[in-house]
Amino acid sequence: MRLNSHNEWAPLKEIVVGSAQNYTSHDREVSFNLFHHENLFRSDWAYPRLSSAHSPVEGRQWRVKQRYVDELHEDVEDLAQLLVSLGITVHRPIPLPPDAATIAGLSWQAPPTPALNIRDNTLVLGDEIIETPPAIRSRYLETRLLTPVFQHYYDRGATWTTMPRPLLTDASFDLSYARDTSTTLGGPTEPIEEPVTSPYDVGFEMLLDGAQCLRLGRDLLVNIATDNHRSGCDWLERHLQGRYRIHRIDRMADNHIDSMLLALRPGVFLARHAGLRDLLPAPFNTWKMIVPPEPAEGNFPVYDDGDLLLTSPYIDLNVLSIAPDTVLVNADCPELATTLDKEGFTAIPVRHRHRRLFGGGFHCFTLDTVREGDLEDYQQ
Ligand SMILES: NC(=[NH2+])NCCC[C@H](N)C(=O)O
Repeated sequence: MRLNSHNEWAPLKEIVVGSAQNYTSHDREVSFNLFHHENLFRSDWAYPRLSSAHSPVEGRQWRVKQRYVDELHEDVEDLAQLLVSLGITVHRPIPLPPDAATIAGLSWQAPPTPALNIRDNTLVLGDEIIETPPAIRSRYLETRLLTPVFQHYYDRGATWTTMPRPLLTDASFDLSYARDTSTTLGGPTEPIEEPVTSPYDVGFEMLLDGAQCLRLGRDLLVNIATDNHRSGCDWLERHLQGRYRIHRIDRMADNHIDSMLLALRPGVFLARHAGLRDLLPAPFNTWKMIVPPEPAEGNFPVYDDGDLLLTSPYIDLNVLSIAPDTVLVNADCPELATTLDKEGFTAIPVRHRHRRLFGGGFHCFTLDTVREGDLEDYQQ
């Protein structure tokens, strides 16, 4: 079918499910540490204690235990199978081979990450694929693993756009959010490294992830926490002029908003807390907000100090809607399923054990490419 996805809830026909294959380590350098700063350094949320004697670091590489790598892979493959069994066409990225060569920019080198959290670096708007500029060096070529999928839709008439590619030197990043302790949700934090100068410095660059945008038909809510995001959003606004209305949301999150706020159908959000309403523009600030109970500690595997946690305990809010009344929910988060059931949704429980270790839930590691319906205006 042709690429056609305008929102987060319409009946799902086709989707891309990310690949976890060979996601064996995290590359602990400045772009990674900065992106995940809130989670890594808010020490009352995060393992490992950074002073841990058990740190599994070899050079910059932070190895993930093989058992978790295998279990993640199993859960992602099961999700893909489940979607197929529901009659949905599932596309997959090229799996990262075990011996993938190091990638490089003009001032850096990094081991590549598999195309797992594919929501992050691509934005699908109607019949257009927009590859957004990667903010983490090891993820620089991640969307290339999606080339066959994008080519498939391009061949069927989709527009395929790539936002300007950043240089990603140390000086590319606006550090103000990470350094502003009032924005780090109150926990104790650690400083991030000083930028090292490079001949390729061009100042702050445009960086904006697809997962910072919530698609509500003609309206897009875009989370802005830094100057990098602001200029990425300027590009998007100019590119989409006359087609979409962009609403900038000031610091709802450090970057991605899909464990903060998701739209389940027109008029209904799933929200981390009711206070998010104050950040929303009219008329979306009058939509109903379903706020699930606080996540229970027992919902998560018990990790060691050596296991790096990349998400908050709110990650299970990151559900995937397959229809306006049907939502895939983490099987380990029964209170969320109960909340949704009570609100009249069908919550399908799906296993995903290590969502805190690999930075994403069901919404993050999928990219819906075909949903029913046309571009609608929910302001009318
Ligand atoms: N698209 C994504 N990768 N979203 C994940 C967001 C996770 C969020 N930073 C949290 O810690 O809860």
